[in-house]
Amino acid sequence: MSMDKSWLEEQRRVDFVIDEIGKRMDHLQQAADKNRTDIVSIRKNFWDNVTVNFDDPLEAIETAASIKQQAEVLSESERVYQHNQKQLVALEKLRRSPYFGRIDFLEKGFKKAESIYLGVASFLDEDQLEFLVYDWRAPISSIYYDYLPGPASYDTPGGTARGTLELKRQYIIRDGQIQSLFDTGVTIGDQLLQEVLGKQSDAQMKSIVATIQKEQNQIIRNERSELLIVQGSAGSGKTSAALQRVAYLLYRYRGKLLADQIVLFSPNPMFNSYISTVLPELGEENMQQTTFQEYLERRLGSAFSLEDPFTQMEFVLTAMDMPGYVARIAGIQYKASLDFLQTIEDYIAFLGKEGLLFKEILFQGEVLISAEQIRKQFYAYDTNLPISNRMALLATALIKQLKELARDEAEKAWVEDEVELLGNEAYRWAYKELRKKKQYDEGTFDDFESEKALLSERVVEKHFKPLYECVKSFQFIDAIGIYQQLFAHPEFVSEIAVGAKLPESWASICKHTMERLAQKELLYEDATPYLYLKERLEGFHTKNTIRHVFIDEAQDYSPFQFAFIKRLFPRSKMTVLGDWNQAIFAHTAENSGFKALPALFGTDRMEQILLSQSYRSTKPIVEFTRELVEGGEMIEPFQREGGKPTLLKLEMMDELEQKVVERVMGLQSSGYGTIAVICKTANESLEVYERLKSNLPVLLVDKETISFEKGIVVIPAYLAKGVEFDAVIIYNASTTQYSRESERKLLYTACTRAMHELHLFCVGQLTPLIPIEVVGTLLVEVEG
Ligand SMILES: Nc1ncnc2c1ncn2[C@@H]1O[C@H](COP(=O)(O)OP(=O)(O)OP(=O)(O)O)[C@@H](O)[C@H]1O
Repeated sequence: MSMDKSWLEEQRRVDFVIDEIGKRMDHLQQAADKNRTDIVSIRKNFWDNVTVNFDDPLEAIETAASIKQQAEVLSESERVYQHNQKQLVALEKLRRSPYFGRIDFLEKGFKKAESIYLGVASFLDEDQLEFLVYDWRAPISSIYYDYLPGPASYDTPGGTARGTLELKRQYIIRDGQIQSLFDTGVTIGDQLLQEVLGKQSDAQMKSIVATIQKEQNQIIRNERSELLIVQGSAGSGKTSAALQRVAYLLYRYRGKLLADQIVLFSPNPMFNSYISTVLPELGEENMQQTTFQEYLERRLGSAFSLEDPFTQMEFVLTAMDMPGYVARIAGIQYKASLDFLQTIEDYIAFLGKEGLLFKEILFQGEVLISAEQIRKQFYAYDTNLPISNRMALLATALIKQLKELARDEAEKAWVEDEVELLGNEAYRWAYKELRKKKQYDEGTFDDFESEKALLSERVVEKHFKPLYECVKSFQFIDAIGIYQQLFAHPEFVSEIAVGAKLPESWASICKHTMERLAQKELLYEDATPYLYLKERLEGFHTKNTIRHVFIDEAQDYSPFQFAFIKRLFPRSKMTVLGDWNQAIFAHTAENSGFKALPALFGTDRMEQILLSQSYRSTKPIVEFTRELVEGGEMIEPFQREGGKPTLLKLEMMDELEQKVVERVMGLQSSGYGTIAVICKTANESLEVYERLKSNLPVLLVDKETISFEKGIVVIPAYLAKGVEFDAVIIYNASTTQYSRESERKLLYTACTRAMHELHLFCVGQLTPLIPIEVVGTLLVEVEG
């Protein structure tokens, strides 16, 4: 658009708003300066304003009250200061780019349309009467996302407001200057989106508030659903929608919902770093971010060597020829299922009557309370009570019993020896304690005996403390033994649970599981079932303060894991986002938890939203990648042009390295900042990295990588989940690498990471997962 009249008018308004923001900032800065001086002064003179007197109890109480009051004054000043600082940061952002959109909305019954300017935060004029900028999350702002010019409406607390959208304008404003300005007509697509998507990727994900699409807006502003399921193709903006939804919820429920009452489960730690700047960029605090594995590790501690999902993935991809492979795959799939969950529930019902295993409580190598005693005590409780309630009663009884045993222990010689070795300080303490208890009769012979008795008690308490802790944390339950018992004899499950659904290979699953548990290895597929069983026995450690749970890459979770998560967050709404075309884990091959969600959670207050438009990649890339998966014809590319993906077939492995180096260099000279060489496995990635590193400044990404960096990376496909690159090179798309049906989704996930360019290399025969007719969508390069 040329520098026409409306552009100049718009720039004038931008200047005016920036000016107002500047004034407000000056004001706030002055207040902040004064505030800071006050804080320094309160801190310096803290004790001057406090009357300190501990002479008698009454004075001491007054002193405490005076200290408290002074501390409150200080903390209030600090709170105001921090609030001002936050506002200053937000205003500084607004000053650089005060808004990105404008809608002129003529509400029914009104004569004149109102111009609404949308930005990342609201900004009112000096009199606090007129909104110079509306927060993008304000109710009226939704018109911007939901409508093209024409009839429009939005929900207000008082009902629906209807009218006509007369103008929809989008801006790019940098450092106070309008760089671009587009009017969205009924027929013109989203030009701003075109511009944004054409840019290069970054090491950090960006917010999309200026260009949120209608169907994404439905996800972001959804308030009704207890369970919101989003199935979206690769690059359709699921993660983006999830993050803007967090920002929306924090705005909508300001004062009621805090960022740490929201949890986002993400696929790996690197992804956490990739998305960590989006919310701060929107002026909000980050929610809690974790991976399911991190949660398992925290809860399971160090009793086992706990396998992570990526090691499991490596096994699935590389160990086909190893003995036990088939049994393990069958085990992975069964242990992911709701049938196995039912088997565990049946087992728990059985354990309510018999079969629980306990560990004896030992002290200094001797049995204080035997496992048999504990077992008897447990089964003496009313069998109608749930196991976890009986366990709680048992723990209380055991503590009581230990206290009694501690009294006997205090009489023993080792205690006397230890007491004698105690220093003066311990005796002074005992003296004071006895005085407090008024048991001290100065000068009598018994006083020394009383001191010794008290010190003996203290010595024993110190040694018994770990025992109390063990009991309180239910370590007297032999949880692993109980889990093992389930697999010890293949016929056991059928005996305790008539009609239990077991897979054909159950016997080999049992054998394999027993072998691994005997080596103190807890495989990834066993971790959740084991923890579930343990929690059901001890009482679930539920997270009651969490109000919203987001699960990204939800296709990677098994039905069993979802059942677990449901129990873990009983008071939380759930937003679950995934793409079953990217379900690459063996447990999700036939049994993705994502698809089982409605059955698991019930369909009341559940909503499902489908995102079919793919924004990440250019049209030619999407046209190729969607051919790789079933139902791919539903995936719509965004109209962004680019070169066709290429395929270079080579005869010899030796040539591959050289060709990849040349391609990467070419991509670099085209100005691409993030280039990924995607391999199938971690081993292949390591080998490729070793080969490339002398010619290129490459970084290797493995499961330990915690931050996403710009540059050239070598990465296994499953770790590239959720992230994106300007250009992607598939290192070797040959039959040897990708031939099994189960590898289809892996290849699809890898290819869909590309924003602007995708290049496939292949030594020998091309993978059959790319059918011959699909090769036609590629630019096949001829070597040399
Ligand atoms: N409305 C939008 N405006 C601007 N960019 C968008 C929009 N929606 C998505 N994008 C961009 O498209 C890319 C893909 O988005 P995102 O990572 O959220 O998709 P996803 O569905 O989670 O992808 P995947 O499942 O493949 O990991 C990102 O670069 C994101 O910024």
